[in-house]
Amino acid sequence: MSTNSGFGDGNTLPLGRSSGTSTVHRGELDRERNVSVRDLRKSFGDATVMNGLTLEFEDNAVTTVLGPSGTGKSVLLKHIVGLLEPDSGRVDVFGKNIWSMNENARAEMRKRFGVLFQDGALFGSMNVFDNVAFPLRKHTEMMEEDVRDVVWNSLREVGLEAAANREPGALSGGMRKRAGFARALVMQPEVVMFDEPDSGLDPVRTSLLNDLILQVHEQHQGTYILVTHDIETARKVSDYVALVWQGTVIHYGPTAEAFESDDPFVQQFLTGSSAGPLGMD
Ligand SMILES: Nc1ncnc2c1ncn2[C@@H]1O[C@H](COP(=O)(O)OP(=O)(O)OP(=O)(O)O)[C@@H](O)[C@H]1O
Repeated sequence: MSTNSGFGDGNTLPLGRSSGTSTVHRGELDRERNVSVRDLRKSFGDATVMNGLTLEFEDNAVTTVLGPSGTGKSVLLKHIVGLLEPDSGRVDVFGKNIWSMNENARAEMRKRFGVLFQDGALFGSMNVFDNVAFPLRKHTEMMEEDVRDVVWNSLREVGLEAAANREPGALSGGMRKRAGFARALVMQPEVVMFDEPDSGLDPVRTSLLNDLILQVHEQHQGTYILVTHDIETARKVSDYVALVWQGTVIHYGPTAEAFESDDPFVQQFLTGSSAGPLGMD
């Protein structure tokens, strides 16, 4: 089992989705990252969910968190955004331990995050335009004219201009996710987290959403953290793959390396095989 939740031993690392063409140098990796999780432990009653999880997310890269159901992926995201407090260990965001801040500082920190929940988490009573405008109207002093410019840009980016006046109930699942993505982007977040963006989408819409994620990341950069069960999504959009099992990271590294790994855990998970060390528990 490989347990490299940091980086390999070489001086340079391949970067860039499965093609891996460019490199980052060791010196650049030693600085404080936007999101780092160290020895995170969390139990709910008798059930240990985070069991010493350590993971330093690479800035300006897309990292996919994969792992069997119930293994703690969503719990990890909730810790990163400060919705859950660790029993022990720490979550540092933008260089600060988020549980050494007061609630106001945590709320400020969250403004630098964009979070895309499974269903887009849109307000049912507001049309798409107002949903996307909501964070700007709530969290900034921006003039309404400027809000409108930002929202139209964001809707254009996700291809939803024509649906601006529709309410979420009148959208398809894929459109709801794109609307949620547009709303996650309007505050120009430095960290964007996606909890199963592909859930409930057919393969074509999943693929289109993946293209959109890549396109937007290419343009805006940022630390993207994506939880998914879809191996093809991981292969297509990620620079790095983290494989979580039983509350720890059992593999972390560049995407191509994960898909070429001969580690039996990694292989079994990435091929979806029933034969191998991973069982039902
Ligand atoms: N607030 C909570 N109280 C009690 N148990 C919880 C709570 N949140 C999560 N859990 C438990 O923690 C475990 C991990 O849940 P989590 O949702 O993180 O799994 P996951 O890896 O995201 O699963 P899936 O891939 O199926 O979505 C589950 O057993 C879940 O029941």
